[in-house]
Amino acid sequence: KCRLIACEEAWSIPEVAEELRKIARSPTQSADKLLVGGIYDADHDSSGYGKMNFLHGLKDIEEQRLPQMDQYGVDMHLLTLTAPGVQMFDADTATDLAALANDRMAEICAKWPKRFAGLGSFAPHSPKRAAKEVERVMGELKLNGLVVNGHTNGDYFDDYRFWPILEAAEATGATLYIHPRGPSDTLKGPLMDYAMDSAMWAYGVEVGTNMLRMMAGGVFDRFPNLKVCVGHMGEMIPFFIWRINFMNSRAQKVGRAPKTERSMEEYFRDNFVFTTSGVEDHLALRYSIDRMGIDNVIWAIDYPYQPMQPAVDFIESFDCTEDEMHALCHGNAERVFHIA
Ligand SMILES: COc1cc(C(=O)O)cc(C(=O)O)c1
Ligand SMILES: [Mn+2]
Repeated sequence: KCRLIACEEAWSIPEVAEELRKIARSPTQSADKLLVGGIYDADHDSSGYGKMNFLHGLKDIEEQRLPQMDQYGVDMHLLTLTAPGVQMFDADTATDLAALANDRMAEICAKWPKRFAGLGSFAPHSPKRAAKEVERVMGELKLNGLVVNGHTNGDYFDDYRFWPILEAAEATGATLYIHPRGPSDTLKGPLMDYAMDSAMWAYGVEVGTNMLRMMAGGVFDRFPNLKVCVGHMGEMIPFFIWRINFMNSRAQKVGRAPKTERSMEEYFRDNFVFTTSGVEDHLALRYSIDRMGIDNVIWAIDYPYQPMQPAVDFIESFDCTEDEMHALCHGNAERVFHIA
């Protein structure tokens, strides 16, 4: 029996949920409002999210999460403060609530050290205080890495303003999980119809855009040891990496893209790992392993947005070698997220 560590497991706390409920009733035009309204203000829901009752699953540890983990043989959840995290709040509220969520997460990991590990949050729009929180998360709180949900006020991580955070992540050996959120105001346009605004399509576009801006913008020349994790089978990048590499190198040759020390494919292979969260497709998994290397692929459920049992069945029925199974189910996670 393989140790099973699921690595994109969503969680929240009542104080964050309450602030998101206020956001749901605010005049914001953010693409996240649909989802935030459905999950955190369900009695005023127009999106249909209210009917999926995600909120209980997010806040719960002992009533359903742990019993299901026992029932399906999931040894550990790596917890993340669910999207959009604290990034829709003003910088002070965001800074305070990130610290509160990190404290609560550390308590859960201390209470069940073999069952829970966690990724700490921060407020990107207060970069200096965020860098301090990164040090607290990886030092005093002994958490297992960091999570952020895509853009902050429409800016992405190629923007120098965020680099003190990336510097602290690299210095503390914290892997930064870049989780999706709804597309920024300048990206959202035609993505807002047919339920394309989130998990079906825009989430992949939003994170993929962030990843490419970081790779092409030279982030990994400045921070060569920074490690980034993304979910959802690499947010479509593994499939497209040949074309991305070809077109970026051509653009660099003609001066349309800045020169970088390594190629896009090398940055993706050297500085990224990715999880299978929400993509329970054996062919996509086999391609990703063969194309990007077994050390870069990590199993995840995406609970409570994905049900637990199908995700366990998906990985346990995957046709692979024993070494590959151990790498996917716990070996890579133990290395990347410093899990004992
Ligand atoms: C933050 O809210 C989420 C909703 C869903 C969904 O299935 O509707 C999926 C994810 C996700 O893929 O992480 C996140
Ligand atoms: Mn997720």
